[in-house]
Amino acid sequence: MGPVRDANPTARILLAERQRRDVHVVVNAATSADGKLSSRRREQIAISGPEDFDRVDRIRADSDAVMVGVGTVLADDPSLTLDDAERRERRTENGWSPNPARVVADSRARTPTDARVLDDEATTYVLTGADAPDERIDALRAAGAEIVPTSSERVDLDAAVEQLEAAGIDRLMVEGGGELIFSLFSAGLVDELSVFVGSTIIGGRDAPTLADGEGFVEEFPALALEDVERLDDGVVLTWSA
Ligand SMILES: NC(=O)C1=CN([C@@H]2O[C@H](COP(=O)(O)OP(=O)(O)OC[C@H]3O[C@@H](n4cnc5c(N)ncnc54)[C@H](OP(=O)(O)O)[C@@H]3O)[C@@H](O)[C@H]2O)C=CC1
Ligand SMILES: Nc1nc(O)c(N)c(N[C@@H]2O[C@H](COP(=O)(O)O)[C@@H](O)[C@H]2O)n1
Repeated sequence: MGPVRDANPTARILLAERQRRDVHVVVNAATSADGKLSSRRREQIAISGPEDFDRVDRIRADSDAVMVGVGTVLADDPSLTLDDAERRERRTENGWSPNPARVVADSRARTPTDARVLDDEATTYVLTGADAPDERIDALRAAGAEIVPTSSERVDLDAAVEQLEAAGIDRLMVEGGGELIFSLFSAGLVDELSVFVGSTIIGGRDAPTLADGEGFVEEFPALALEDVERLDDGVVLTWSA
């Protein structure tokens, strides 16, 4: 624990809370040099180059599940599966599923039933809130989703992570977007953050950033810088939280 975090009582409380849970949460994303995840159009932008996408694939391969918010599903329609066939084979040899499971934080069950995260490549958990319409939940179940209900209006991430842990998920990778990442920090659930910072400027006050949500105003989660690595035309920064 670094000196800044030692001096921060909030961080100590968050650490103490986190020690009660065994799920290791790794957040990984790519930002432009000015901290944006995408443009104001919220379309998928390849900020990472081939080396970084390979690093992302490696983290996915080492994870039990890969999580995004429904905003990312609606914007990007990601598959969240492994690109590298050898990594899938290695997982199978180890007795794991070929791809990690997928997790979508989706309070109102808005994930489209034809979304790629609901294909047959992996188990998909959809975390829902108290107001998710029954017909949407039924439709997602029919499309193959495992529903993880929580009792607050927006997904209660702490309760959801506990249920994921009960389902055997010990290493959870989170890819974004900014709304979900902020909430995870707010809930004290993040153990590790790695960010590929690419050499481009996206700009735009309405473009998503690494951590959006309401933002912190007084007590800011403190991180400890663990590693700095040049990759593609950018840099990967890794912190423990
Ligand atoms: N460059 C990169 O590495 C990445 C870029 N992106 C980009 O980010 C953008 C999408 O990000 P963003 O719009 O922030 O969407 P998110 O993927 O963060 O999803 C946000 C939505 O998740 C739902 N949600 C459910 N529970 C919670 C919770 N407890 N806290 C927060 N959100 C919750 C909310 O919808 P509801 O209330 O309906 O549940 C919310 O609107 C896209 O442009 C995408 O391309 C995304 C990932 C990585
Ligand atoms: N690490 C990273 N670098 C970028 O440049 C990105 N645009 C993203 N986006 C994330 O990757 C998901 C796409 O996944 P699939 O290739 O479809 O499996 C996308 O939804 C974002 O979460 N990430």
